Amino acid sequence: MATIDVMISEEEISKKVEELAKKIQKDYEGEQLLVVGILKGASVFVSDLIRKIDLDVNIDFMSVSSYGNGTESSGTVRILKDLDVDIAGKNVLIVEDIIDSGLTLSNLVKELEMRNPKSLKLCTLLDKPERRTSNIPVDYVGFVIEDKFIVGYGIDWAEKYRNLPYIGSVTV
Ligand SMILES: O=P(O)(O)OC[C@H]1O[C@H](OP(=O)(O)OP(=O)(O)O)[C@H](O)[C@@H]1O
Ligand code: HPA
Ligand SMILES: [Mg+2]
Repeated sequence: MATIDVMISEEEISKKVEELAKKIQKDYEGEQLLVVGILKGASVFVSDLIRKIDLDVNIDFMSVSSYGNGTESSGTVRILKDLDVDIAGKNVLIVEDIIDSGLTLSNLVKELEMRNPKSLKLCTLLDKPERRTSNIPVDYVGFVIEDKFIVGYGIDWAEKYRNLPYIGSVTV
């Protein structure tokens, strides 16, 4: 049987989301911002985050899957659901739940940079640097965590546990 231990409580998440939102608000003062949530993991985080940002914000979503057969990456992403809008000339903030190997985001950034946004920044709630294979500069990081398998607050284990209100670590 797997056990799930609370790693980050609902209260801690909520404080951090507020903190990140305030930083983002300050950095984009007077600007328009397109917030891009990466499905499905970031859906919960991005919903909480945008409600704490008092700016002219639009929201869109993408669903992607990294190519490769486990050992090699072709350096591109397969887009399962693309953005609804053209991002040329826009301030774009990609929002992720977790950065692990970094593959998903590094490939996605390459793809979105080609579309000529005015600016492109990254925000993640969780950063697991020990497992990084693709290096990418992240502009807003919630929590730096150790190398444990995480579930909850949008993050799944075989599609389960996304609805937990806290972030938990799995022990099998
Ligand atoms: O840094 P990486 O090693 O690429 O891992 C991080 C990505 O993996 C998870 O998504 P996943 O592709 O499992 O899909 P999901 O968001 O629908 O759960 C997570 O939500 C990130 O998007
Ligand atoms: O720790 C994790 N948990 C669930 N999904 C993930 N995808 C990358 N890292 C993780
Ligand atoms: Mg994801």
